[in-house]
Amino acid sequence: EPPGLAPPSPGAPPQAPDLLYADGLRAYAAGAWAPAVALLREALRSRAALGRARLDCGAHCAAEPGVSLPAAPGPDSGPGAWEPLLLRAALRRAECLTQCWARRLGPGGAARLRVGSAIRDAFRRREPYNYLQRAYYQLKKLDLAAAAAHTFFVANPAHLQMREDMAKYRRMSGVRPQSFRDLETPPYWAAFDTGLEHLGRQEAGLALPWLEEALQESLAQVESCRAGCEGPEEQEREAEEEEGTGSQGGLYEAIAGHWTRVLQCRQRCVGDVATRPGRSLPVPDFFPTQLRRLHEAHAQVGNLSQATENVLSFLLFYPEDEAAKTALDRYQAQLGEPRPGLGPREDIQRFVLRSLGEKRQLYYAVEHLGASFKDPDLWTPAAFIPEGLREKLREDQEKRPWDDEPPQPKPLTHWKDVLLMEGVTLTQDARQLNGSERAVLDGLLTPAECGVLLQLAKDAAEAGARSGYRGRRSPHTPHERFEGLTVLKAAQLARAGAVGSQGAQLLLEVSERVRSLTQAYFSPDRPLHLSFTHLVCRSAIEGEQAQRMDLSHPVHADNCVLDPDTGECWREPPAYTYRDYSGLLYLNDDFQGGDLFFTEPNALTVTAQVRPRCGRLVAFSSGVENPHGVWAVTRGRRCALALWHTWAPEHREQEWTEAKALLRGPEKDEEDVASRDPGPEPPSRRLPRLQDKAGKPPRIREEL
Ligand SMILES: O=C(O)CCC(=O)C(=O)O
Ligand SMILES: [Fe+3]
Repeated sequence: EPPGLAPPSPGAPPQAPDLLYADGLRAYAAGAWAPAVALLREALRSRAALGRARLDCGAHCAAEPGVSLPAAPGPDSGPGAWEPLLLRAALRRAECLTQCWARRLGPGGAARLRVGSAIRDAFRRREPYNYLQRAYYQLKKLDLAAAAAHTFFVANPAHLQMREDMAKYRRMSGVRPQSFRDLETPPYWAAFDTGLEHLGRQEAGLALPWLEEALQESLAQVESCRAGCEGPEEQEREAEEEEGTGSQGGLYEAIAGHWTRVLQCRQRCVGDVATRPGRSLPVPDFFPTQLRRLHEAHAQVGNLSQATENVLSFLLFYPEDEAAKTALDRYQAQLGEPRPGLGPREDIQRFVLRSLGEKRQLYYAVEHLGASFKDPDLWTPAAFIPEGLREKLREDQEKRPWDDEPPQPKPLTHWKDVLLMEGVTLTQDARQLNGSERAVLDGLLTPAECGVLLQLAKDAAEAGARSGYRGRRSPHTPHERFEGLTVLKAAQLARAGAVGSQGAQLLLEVSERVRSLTQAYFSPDRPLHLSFTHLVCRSAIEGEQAQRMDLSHPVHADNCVLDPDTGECWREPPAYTYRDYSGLLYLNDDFQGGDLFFTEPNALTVTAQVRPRCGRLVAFSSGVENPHGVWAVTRGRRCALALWHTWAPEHREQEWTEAKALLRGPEKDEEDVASRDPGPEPPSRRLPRLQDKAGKPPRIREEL
């Protein structure tokens, strides 16, 4: 390890984040993984330290006596007397800030540590974590690699490469579910979600501490975002955006322009704080909503004075809200004698008054100075908005898309972790599917994994054809061909070299993935075992599709014999009575027809329908509550992994264990998965163009 690359001693003022980042990327590009990790981590640490220093110094200098405006004008009172007072105060504040920065970050702190906008965006997108995960991976620190990968993925859920990498990490033996943790998301989101989950389960008492924490922490986050608005970078950025406007004026025009930009930036903070990582839109009315939940929860557990404080705080945002006014009356009536000390929360009162003051100035600048302002709030009183703007703003707000509230609370707490870990989403629950135990989950497979399994099915079918076994007609319809492949057959074919072993291996892994999800979702307290796993493709036979009336798979239940006339289902042979849950994991959608559908037990009335696609799992209990069938496949080939799970260990699929043993072979052991696996791909080695905004290329640090 080159000597200069050791992380600086603790307590030493941090180096500029962008220099550290540039050095980190250079080390990364050279394959020097350990220095790359040290530098990238230091870059993250330095950026955080910078934010904290800005927050602390801002607060410190605002509070410093004598720095704020002296109360009374001096002897030179008269027209314009405020001018020297204002400017003197500004000078004093600037001095205080410079000194504070120097104390915290060394001489010239603020200037030395300014961060260019390209790098700021890279940090916002969590890019350092993409490099970190790969470097950790190379160092065989799989737990940290998975955490870095997860952290990046949370903010970039559409990043395909990382999706595939995540799938690889999940398969590695050194990675545990707990490894997938988010190192960046501020904890108020978790508190907020936990609070909502408790509310969803009618547990107001348990929800309260979480909701309170979420509110306080998200308010604190607003403060630290606002502190960033006074930095040099913010001005630089705003000036870039509004190039040419406003910068030509004299002293007061310049001050006004600068001040307007600070206010615009501060007002944007609420939207930033209300936006979940990886989402582009904020949760609407984030703060009023939290207050509403708080007052309702307090009222439910009988904390009437706190309910009153919170509803009064809500009313600061929406003074005319009928429901809130009614609730207030109710709380006051229940409280009995009037409580003089009872008012809105202080934190909210300060927040609202300050925001209104800023809006007033901004709208003034809009009307009279040609400034622009996109009000992020829905609650701004109409009286604050210049007449000419009101109509337009109302229209915009009606059209404005919002991030929806987080999905309804899941029935299980650890279910959320499973989802997060797998990058899987719950697309439809039982209610949306008009049933009791049904779910559609997406994202179980990456496109590449679907490709591998489709190839496996194809290779297996061709191997079958070579040995004289033509894809036979479907047992369910004369208009389709039907090929099935079990895990054991796949392993044997792989062993014989007829199909790739990667596909056979993946088949096993994926079936386990489905099993663990199904168990977590439907049967968290009782283990489920795979009882049968089958890769099935159904292909339309060309020229036999006109006016087809039949189904690809007639309506049936998976563990009983359905009698549509009576709606009864006999749980006896020849039905596979030990099947408890069914899963269908789809691999493709490039065919016609072939949707899965659920019916009433009369086998006629369709209650829900699901279009197959790569990585989509339909999971449901196997009994009479879930009669289902498949519409005719009229063109192309439809492939799916069908799996059945059982509670009965004696019906556990023996073939699965045999296939696993066959594939592992005698020579390979679990430990070297990481070295055999091709591993996550590195993020592009192309260095970001650091010099773009800074004006000159990053210098190589002399001390190296
Ligand atoms: O492939 C499908 O979508 C359903 C198949 C099915 O229900 C079965 O094999 O029991
Ligand atoms: Fe079925």
